[in-house]
Amino acid sequence: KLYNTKGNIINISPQLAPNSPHSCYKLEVVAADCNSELLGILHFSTRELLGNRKIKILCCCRQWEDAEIMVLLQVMYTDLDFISTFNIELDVLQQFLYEVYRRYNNIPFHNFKHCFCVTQMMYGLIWLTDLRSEMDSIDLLIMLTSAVCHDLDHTGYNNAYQINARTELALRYNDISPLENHHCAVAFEILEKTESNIFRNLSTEQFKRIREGIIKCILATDMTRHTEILNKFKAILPVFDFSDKDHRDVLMMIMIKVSDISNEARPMDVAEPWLDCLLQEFFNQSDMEKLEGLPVTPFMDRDKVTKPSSQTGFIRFVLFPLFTELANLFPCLEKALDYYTEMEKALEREKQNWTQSEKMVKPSNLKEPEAHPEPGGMTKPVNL
Ligand SMILES: Nc1nc2c(ncn2[C@@H]2O[C@@H]3COP(=O)(O)O[C@H]3[C@H]2O)c(=O)[nH]1
Ligand SMILES: [Zn+2]
Repeated sequence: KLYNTKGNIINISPQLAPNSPHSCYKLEVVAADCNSELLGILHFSTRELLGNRKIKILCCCRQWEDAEIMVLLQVMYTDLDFISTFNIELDVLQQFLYEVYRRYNNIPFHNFKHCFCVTQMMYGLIWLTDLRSEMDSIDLLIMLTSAVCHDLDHTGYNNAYQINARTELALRYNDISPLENHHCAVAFEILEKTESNIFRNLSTEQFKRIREGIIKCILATDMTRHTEILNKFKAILPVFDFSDKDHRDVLMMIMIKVSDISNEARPMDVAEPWLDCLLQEFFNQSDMEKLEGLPVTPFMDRDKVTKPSSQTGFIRFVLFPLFTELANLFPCLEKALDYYTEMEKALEREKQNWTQSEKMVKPSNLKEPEAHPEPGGMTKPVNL
């Protein structure tokens, strides 16, 4: 149930059918109580409301209260039939989501709203690719729950920092994906408690399979494994077989990776504030690295990175190739791919404009910013 700011209940019936790469689902408002306040909260446009009354929830979750986000996450579990299929009690699901919410930190980027965005993208992709006809409910439950839990208790400092600063996490996990191991361990800590264990009515065998799947998915979000996982996917693509567990496992890893880095697939007015948050977190880290005399992560250095330099390389070398491969498996994603292609062209134009204006204002002895996150945190010159 959703409430408007006056405390009135708004009945919303979920409707499936994502219809673009950046709208995950539509909701139909069935209550008469749609006043302008509600429109404000939900970001509805009046035209959409007065039209066929099918409302597209925009991907911007910044206006949403955390409690509303928890309701939306709950709707996703209901909508994918997990509640009935796995006999999940609503209060347990709510408790689970609340614990998840509590274990995300109040940091610029890797916070609860990021968790929601990634989960929303996963949910949207599941419908968009009609994955329900190819994979069983357990796999889908693994994918959605992994998205929900994938950055639990992120501190805002990446693995390179953890390792260089010899943090407790790096020590505990011997420098092997310290953060992702931690996110996953926190997830299972939450699931250890009966009152928040959404899998408590499953058999031991089912739980085992889910645990294995979630661990695989969350560990796959470590970007130092990007090339390894992408190459695995490319290798099996020509013979991809949904009945082969190994193939499904790789696809699940690709799906969570795509969801994790898909902010740029959202409308510009949504994507850009997210980039600001990411850069803020990056800059905080590099400031700390400088302060502590640790190696400074180049793509996080406020003296080297600009918004365009950060995004052009990331989209071209990381996001685009990943999405292209996924679209090879799901031709229905081609439309979305066109969207990225257009974005690439726009970026190229933007970069040219930017370089020209830089030339006009920049003294010639200043070097071009060259840093951007590469898989594994390496940097590569942007060659446009
Ligand atoms: N430059 C850039 N990096 C991103 C973007 N989205 C995600 N990333 C990076 O990809 C990483 C995925 O894993 P993390 O969440 O640990 O940290 C994320 C960022 O470092 C983006 O839009 N731009
Ligand atoms: Zn993430």
